Amino acid sequence: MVLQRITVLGAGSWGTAFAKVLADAGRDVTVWARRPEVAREIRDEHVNSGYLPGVRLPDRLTATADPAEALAGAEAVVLAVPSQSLRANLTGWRGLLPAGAILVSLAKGVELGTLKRMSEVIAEITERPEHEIVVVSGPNLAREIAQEQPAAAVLACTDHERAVAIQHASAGPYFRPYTNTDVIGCELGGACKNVIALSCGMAAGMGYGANTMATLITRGLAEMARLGVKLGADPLTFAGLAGVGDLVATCTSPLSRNRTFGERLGRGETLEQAQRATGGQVAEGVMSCSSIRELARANGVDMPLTDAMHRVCHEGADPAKVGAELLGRERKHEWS
Ligand SMILES: NC(=O)C1=CN([C@@H]2O[C@H](COP(=O)(O)OP(=O)(O)OC[C@H]3O[C@@H](n4cnc5c(N)ncnc54)[C@H](OP(=O)(O)O)[C@@H]3O)[C@@H](O)[C@H]2O)C=CC1
Ligand SMILES: O=C(CO)COP(=O)(O)O
Repeated sequence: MVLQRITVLGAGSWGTAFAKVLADAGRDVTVWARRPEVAREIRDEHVNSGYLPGVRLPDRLTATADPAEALAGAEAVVLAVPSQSLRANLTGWRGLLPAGAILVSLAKGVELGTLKRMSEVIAEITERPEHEIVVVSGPNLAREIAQEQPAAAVLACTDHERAVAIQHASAGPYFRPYTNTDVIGCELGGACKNVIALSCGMAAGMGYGANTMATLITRGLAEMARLGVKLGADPLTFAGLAGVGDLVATCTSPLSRNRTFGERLGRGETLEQAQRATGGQVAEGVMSCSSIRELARANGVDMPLTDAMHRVCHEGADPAKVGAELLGRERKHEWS
């Protein structure tokens, strides 16, 4: 399967950076931007100054604010809008999706209310089987990739051929995609690490150092793997790019919006203050801490860090008090 014409729906940081990856790999790429001025800037000036200032976009990448124009003739369609808006956006685009186009999900979240992973939402709205959907995950901070810093990603699809098609379409000198068939593990890894990154940011905001970060990353990995295995994921996935890889990148980088958001909360800012400072960019963990907590509870899985982040973000709990409660939990074996 050789793909040439690819559409990216969403012109935020990762949508634009992934469009650049595809164009640099030789694909003809059209980006849909919600705001016409963003589409015009990408198309005419080859920049997206709001999301990726200073990055020149390839000439073969174009953009439009008209979804019908963006989708005409697409052989693959990359969905690059925030998780909680995917259902509404996709419902509007459903009738425009070319038959047979591979659907690719960049979003890292779990839907509030339905508790569905993004590929489940896509399958439901488009009435396509899940094996037609490829999930992109891994340590992929958009700005670094847009600057062509080397990185690897994982492309997960139960149909290996479709994952390989996207692998061929995106592989290049600075982007190395691996395939995987564990969609559940890759999606849960991507969603859960945002919540753990919030906790790491919060700890940093409270002045804590490397031991605390390593503890949160490791115990975060333990709780996401517990949930994943309960829901049918391969435990090995959490040792890979979509697990520990993405956790390390997101929990330690000042470029991460989730980590930065948590840092603000740790310094004493309210949720509203932190949201204003994030300037409209999405910190998925703020919503996903609630949906993942619900998912864990529904499946009898213990996720104390996720629960703690929900309480800080949505119940007004004090980060210091929540931290003390985590340390005071009943003592147990590392793997129980
Ligand atoms: N940024 C990154 O480094 C990475 C992000 N991801 C994931 O990719 C997904 C997309 O992220 P990213 O591109 O970074 O997001 P951004 O916040 O940077 O951009 C979101 C994009 O979606 C558009 N959009 C369309 N509908 C909505 C809506 N209802 N509400 C908000 N925005 C909307 C925005 O338009 P407008 O500009 O008009 O608001 C914007 O183009 C997320 O799930 C994220 O977790 C995954 C890997 C890396
Ligand atoms: O998913 C990401 C890196 O892999 C991006 O993380 P943030 O959304 O926290 O910036």
